[in-house]
Amino acid sequence: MLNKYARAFFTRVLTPFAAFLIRRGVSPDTVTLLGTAGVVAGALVFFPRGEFFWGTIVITLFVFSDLVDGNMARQLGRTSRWGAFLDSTLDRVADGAIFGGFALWYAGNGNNNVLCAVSIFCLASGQVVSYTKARGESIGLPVAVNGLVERAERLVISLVAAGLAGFHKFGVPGIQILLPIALWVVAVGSLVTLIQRVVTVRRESAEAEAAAEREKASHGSEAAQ
Ligand SMILES: CCCCCCCC/C=C\CCCCCCCC(=O)OC[C@H](COP(=O)(O)O[C@@H]1[C@H](O)[C@H](OP(=O)(O)O)[C@@H](O)[C@H](O)[C@H]1O)OC(=O)CCCCCCC/C=C\CCCCCCCC
Ligand SMILES: Nc1ccn([C@@H]2O[C@H](COP(=O)(O)O)[C@@H](O)[C@H]2O)c(=O)n1
Ligand SMILES: [Mg+2]
Ligand SMILES: [Mg+2]
Repeated sequence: MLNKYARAFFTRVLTPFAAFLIRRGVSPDTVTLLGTAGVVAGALVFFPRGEFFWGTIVITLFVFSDLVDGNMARQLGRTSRWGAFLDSTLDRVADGAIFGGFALWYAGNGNNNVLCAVSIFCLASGQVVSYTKARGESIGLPVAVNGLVERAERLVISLVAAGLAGFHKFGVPGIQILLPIALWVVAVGSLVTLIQRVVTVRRESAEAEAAAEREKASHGSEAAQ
């Protein structure tokens, strides 16, 4: 949903910044790499120590690079298969660090095995959700579904909650409950999305096999005439 409705807005807002980076001779791949490095550092330095406010600020500063890199490539007329591969692969690295950071907190001083398991579930299910689309497309299917909770939703829900939960350290009572709620929402939403995508791939696969059978049968009858 965010990918559909918010992308146009962020494209407008970030286009001048992408143009500025191009003028400074920065390449889209550099933005992809530095953005991921910033997200990974923010997540793994701050989240395992329970510093959710500062972790979220650092991650937010870098995560928008994922919208800037493609924007730069399009302005340059240099979108490439390599760029698409690098972008998607490093998305998985960044997501692993964010949910891994939550899991490390709950496994350590956060001291909550259930929330550690929920964080690991968010990490794994998010990766599998993305894989279903990549694998489906690689076997020639359209995978014409996005589902309830795509990457943008996973990030916005968990980062907004983590950022607000971080105010607990500044004396706001009770607000830290937002992070567990968000993790449960992302976990359930990712499971629903996974089911939506698997069901779509199964239907599209059956339709493709049936179309191939019909094609074979029509060629067979043409040959017999
Ligand atoms: C004062 C402090 C208060 C603290 C409160 C917290 C405030 C900050 C909190 C959160 C900000 C989070 C922003 C998250 C932005 C996410 C942007 C992003 O990277 O989206 C990526 C997404 C997908 O891009 P791609 O097409 O490159 O990736 C594809 C995707 O990964 C597919 O995965 P799948 O969906 O299938 O699982 C892969 O299959 C595919 O391979 C891959 O290519 O981009 C979008 O969806 C575009 C829309 C982005 C919408 C962003 C909305 C941001 C909303 C709120 C921002 C609030 C900012 C506040 C800043 C405050 C700073 C102090
Ligand atoms: N280093 C890069 C990064 C991205 N691309 C191209 O942009 C597409 C992704 O667009 P986003 O707005 O989601 O970043 C990607 O599929 C590539 O075509 C690139 O060429 N080089
Ligand atoms: Mg990108
Ligand atoms: Mg990306």
